[in-house]
Amino acid sequence: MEAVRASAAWVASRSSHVTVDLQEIEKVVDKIQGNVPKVEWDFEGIHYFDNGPLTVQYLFVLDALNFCFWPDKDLSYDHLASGLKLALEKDKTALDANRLQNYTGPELRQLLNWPRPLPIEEERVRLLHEVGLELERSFGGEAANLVKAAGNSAATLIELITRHFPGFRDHSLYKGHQVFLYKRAQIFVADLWGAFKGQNYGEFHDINSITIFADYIVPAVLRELGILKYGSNLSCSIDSNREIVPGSEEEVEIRACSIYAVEKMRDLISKKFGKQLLSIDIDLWLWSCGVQNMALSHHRTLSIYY
Ligand SMILES: Nc1nc2c(c(CN[C@H]3C=C[C@H](O)[C@@H]3O)cn2[C@@H]2O[C@H](COP(=O)(O)O)[C@@H](O)[C@H]2O)c(=O)[nH]1
Repeated sequence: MEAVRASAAWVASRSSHVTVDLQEIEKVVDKIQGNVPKVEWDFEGIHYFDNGPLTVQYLFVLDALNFCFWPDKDLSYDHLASGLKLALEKDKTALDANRLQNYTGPELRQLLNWPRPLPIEEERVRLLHEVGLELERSFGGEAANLVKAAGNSAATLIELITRHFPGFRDHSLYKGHQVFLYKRAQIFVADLWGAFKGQNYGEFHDINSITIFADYIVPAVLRELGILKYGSNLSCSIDSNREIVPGSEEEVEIRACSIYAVEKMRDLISKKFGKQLLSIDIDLWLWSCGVQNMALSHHRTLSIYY
């Protein structure tokens, strides 16, 4: 996504709370000799997959709700992915567009087999309704039709998603400029690509245009690697689990600098080792390292975007 890449670079060039350390990027690239460890999509074995349109519906609903797990220390992305999978296996109509429009908070909890209110539950329910309503209105109720309408272009699919579904418009303002981060829209494309192995609903001729998905795990891994450096106030807030205000300079810098740093890493691997990597592959490697490191402290922002 050119808009994501360009606005992330714009923020990184003016950033004051977060710095991208280019020398550390070079050290990491040299250490791995340009070979990013290959991590299989669904390495956890938690996602629904039947090689057809229901998988697309599942992934779209999954990514509509793929945000903010940390306020409940026992909840993680795995619960969402496997909860929706089990729900679909029990009832193939559970994610039909007309059903999505009617879920209540307690019903969503029941669907996910989660015993207490989910973080920002009212927003999760509202976003489910939005997805159901717009799928029905513009795409015959099926996320598969949304994907078909993009004609195998990742950039077009992201444009369609953000045009039709306001909940996916992951924008921010930074020093008066609009910054595009599009975490959940991009991750949906990556999930299609990974699940369908670049075929069928997962075939995109411009998959290399996707950046990493600026969540709260990847920045923490980049910081641990020494690639992102935080100023002392920000470091202190993160290490003491103080919340970072959504839309604050700190929050936008953390997310944008993460995107920028990985794009720099990708460029350097290409220049030094002649390898053309996808940001998606670097993301999955970094993210999988992050979720396996329980001691990692990450920034905490209440947000529907990630
Ligand atoms: N950058 C990036 N962020 C990702 C994912 C994924 C899952 N991707 C699936 C695709 C294939 C794999 O097999 C994965 O299962 C979730 N997240 C984010 O992490 C956070 C959740 O963390 P915790 O609270 O510890 O569960 C939350 O912001 C969530 O939105 C990713 O791939 N990249």
